Amino acid sequence: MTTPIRFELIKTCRQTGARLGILHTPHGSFETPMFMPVGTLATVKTLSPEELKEMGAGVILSNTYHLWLRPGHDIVEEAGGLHAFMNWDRGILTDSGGFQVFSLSEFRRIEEEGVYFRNHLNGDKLFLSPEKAVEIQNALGADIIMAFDECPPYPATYEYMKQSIERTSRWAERCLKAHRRPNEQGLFGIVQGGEYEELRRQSARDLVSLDFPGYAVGGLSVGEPKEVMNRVLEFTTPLLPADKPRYLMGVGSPDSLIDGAIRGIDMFDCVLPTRIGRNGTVMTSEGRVVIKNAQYARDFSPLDPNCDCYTCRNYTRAYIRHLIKCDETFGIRLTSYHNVYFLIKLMEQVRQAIREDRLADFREEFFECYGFNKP
Ligand SMILES: CC1(C)O[C@@H]2[C@@H](CO[C@@]3(CNc4nc5cc6c(=O)[nH]c(N)nc6cc5[nH]4)OC(C)(C)O[C@@H]23)O1
Repeated sequence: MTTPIRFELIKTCRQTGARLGILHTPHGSFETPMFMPVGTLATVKTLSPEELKEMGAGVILSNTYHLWLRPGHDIVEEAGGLHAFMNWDRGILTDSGGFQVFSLSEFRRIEEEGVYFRNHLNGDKLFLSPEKAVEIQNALGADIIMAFDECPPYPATYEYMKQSIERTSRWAERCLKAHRRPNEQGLFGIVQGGEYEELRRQSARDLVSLDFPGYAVGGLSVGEPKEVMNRVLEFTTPLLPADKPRYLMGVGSPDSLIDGAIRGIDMFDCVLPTRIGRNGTVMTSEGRVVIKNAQYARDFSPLDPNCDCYTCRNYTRAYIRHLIKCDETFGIRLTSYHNVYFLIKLMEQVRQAIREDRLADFREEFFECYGFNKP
C-alpha cells in the first residue's frame, strides 16, 4: 500500500528536541511544526482560499459531524469532494466527529457498536460508529482523516479512562478495516488516556501496533491546566514513532503552540484565531488587544506594529474598533485575517528557531514580549 501521507524529519533542535519536518500529502508538501486553521463547515470563517494561501496556510481542517449534518457528505462527494466543493487545492484534514458528539450533543449513550446521540440542530436521534465516521470521511475526501474515538470529559477517573481507551483502541482497528481509500487518504490514530501515564502508554502501544501513517494526541485542550497538558505531552510524544507526524488536537494559543513544538508536536489546529477574532480580540506581538476598548478610539496605529499582514498594513485600531462596534462584517474579516496570519507566522518563527537550534531562547523572548512571564 502506498501511503498518501509521509513525514520527512529534517532536523531536531539541539536546544529543545523540537522537530523541523515536511508533511507530504497528495495536495502538497508543507513544513512542520505547522498551524492548521479550522474551517468546520468547509470555510475558515470570513476568509477566502486566496487569502489563506497568501498568508501561507498549508493544511486546513473541516469536520465530519458538522458536514454530515449540513450539507450532507453525499452532496460534498457529488461535488467531487471537499477540495472541489470549497475550492481549496492544498491539504485538508477532517476530524472524525467523535469529539463533536461529546462536546456538542446532549443525551448521548456510548456502546461498543458506537454512540447514540441527538442532532444538536433539531434534536433528531443519530448514531455514529467507527465505520460510519470513516464512510463519511471517505466521501468528504480529505487528505488526512481521523479515527473515531472517545474523548472523555476532563477530569475522568482512572477506571473510566481505562475502559474508554480500550474501546477507543478497538474502534481504531475497526476504522482501519472500514477505510475504503487508504492510498489516497491517510488515517491517523488518536492517543487517549487523559493525564494517566500508564493509560497513555497503553493507548499509544495499541495504536502504534496498528501502524497508522500518523498519530494525534487527543483528550487535551479540554479544560485541563497548561501544566497538565505539558506534562502529558512530555511522556506521550516519546511513545510515538519519530518518523510519523504528531498532531495535538485543538491547540491553540501562542504559548501552547511553542510549548507543544518543544515537546515534539508537528501539527496543531484551533478555532481560537477566528473565534476570538469574531468578538474583536486580536493576538499581537505584545499580547492580546481587545479592540472594543475605548482606549483605541483615537489610536491610528496598526493592530500590531510588528505585523506586516494586509490588516496591519492598511487599517488602524480606531477604524477596526469602529467596524466591530457597528457590527460591520468587514471588521471581523480584518481581525480574523490578522489572527490566523499571526499564528501561521508564529510557526514560521518557530521553524526558523529550530533551524538555528535556539527555540528555548525564542520562547523566552516571545513570552517576555507577549507578557506570559509577567506575574
Ligand atoms: C481552545 C479553544 C479555543 O478551542 C475550542 C475551545 C474548547 O476546546 C476546543 C479545542 N480542544 C479540542 N480538544 C480536542 C480533543 C479531541 C479528541 O480527543 N478527539 C477528537 N477526535 N477530536 C478532538 C478535538 C479537540 N479539540 O474543542 C472544541 C469544543 C471544539 O472547541 C475548541 O477552546
